[in-house]
Amino acid sequence: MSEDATPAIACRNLWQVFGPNAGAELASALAANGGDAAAAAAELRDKGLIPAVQDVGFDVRPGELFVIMGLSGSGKSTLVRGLSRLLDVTAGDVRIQGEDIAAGSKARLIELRRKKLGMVFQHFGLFPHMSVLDNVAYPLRVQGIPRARRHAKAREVIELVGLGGRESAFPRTLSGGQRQRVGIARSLVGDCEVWFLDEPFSALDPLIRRQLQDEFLQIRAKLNTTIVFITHDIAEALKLADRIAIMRDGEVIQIGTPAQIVLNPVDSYVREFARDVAKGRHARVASVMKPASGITGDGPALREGMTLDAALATCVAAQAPVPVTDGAGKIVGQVDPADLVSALHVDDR
Ligand SMILES: Nc1ncnc2c1ncn2[C@@H]1O[C@H](COP(=O)(O)OP(=O)(O)OP(=O)(O)O)[C@@H](O)[C@H]1O
Repeated sequence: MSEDATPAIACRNLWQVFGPNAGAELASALAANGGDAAAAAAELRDKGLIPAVQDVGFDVRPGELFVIMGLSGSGKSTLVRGLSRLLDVTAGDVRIQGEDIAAGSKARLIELRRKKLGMVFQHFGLFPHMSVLDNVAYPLRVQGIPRARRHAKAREVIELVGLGGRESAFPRTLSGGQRQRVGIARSLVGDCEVWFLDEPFSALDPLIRRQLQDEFLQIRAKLNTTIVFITHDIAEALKLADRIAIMRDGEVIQIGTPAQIVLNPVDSYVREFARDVAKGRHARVASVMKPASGITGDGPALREGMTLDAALATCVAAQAPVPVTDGAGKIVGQVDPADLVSALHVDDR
């Protein structure tokens, strides 16, 4: 993607304050504090209001998988509801593919939701009396798409999420992981361009969760969708994200690639998240190396015997595979920085 492409999502100075007269209270707190967001938020809290999202701004690039991570209550869900306009934010600007979503009519918003935005939540919200096929096809039915066409499309996405053959099953006969796959298929059936997922795997046991994360990455590779994914699980964030935004008490306190977050945590809060992630001191580059495929020796290079931590530090800025050399300087393989990060932070949990 070129740097100057219109962001898939752009938000600026976004605030969501819960409490009476939130808009007026926010404006007066900002004015009283010379525009200082942290001071204004503190004042609002003192008055008993809840600044759930506090002066948040970032761009999500087209096709990016952007993870929002933070502890329970840090404001992740509220932020995503603001981005998708499931709620009208107290202040700030949100643009989806350049379009100001607060400025549009209700009809335009409904159209956006149907045609561009997909959503998946932790609780699957399936219709118990409908089969898998009808659940998945439901958004197309709402759009008035004829039965044969909507079923054909639904079968396609059911296949994509690995549920082929279960089309006529009812939700109660499915496992939690299977139900979540149905939820994912349903949100994909409309060919959304911007896909919001709010803790979609949190209710699942760890093994199924990891399996779904792997499948999710495979699905993602087949789509051309921008994804905003919420989680409170650092391992999940590091495994999935192109970039991670870390939230604390309504604020986004750091945005970076998984490697940047792990190597350069902005403060002790972020460091704490990455604390129990320590395989890197022991495992060696050879464990994540793939055969060299035409890679040259320009730029940074790793050595086979390096620890994963040292390797990560060497290729923190690398966007492409990095060559691995033996003691004599001969290229013996290559390492994809993404594999390095995921080996470090997921496989040993
Ligand atoms: N409708 C509401 N009215 C009042 N306060 C709310 C409302 N919705 C959320 N909050 C508050 O806003 C803050 C952020 O909540 P939010 O649900 O966005 O956090 P979260 O990071 O998504 O948490 P979790 O991981 O537990 O879902 C919390 O203090 C919450 O109590």
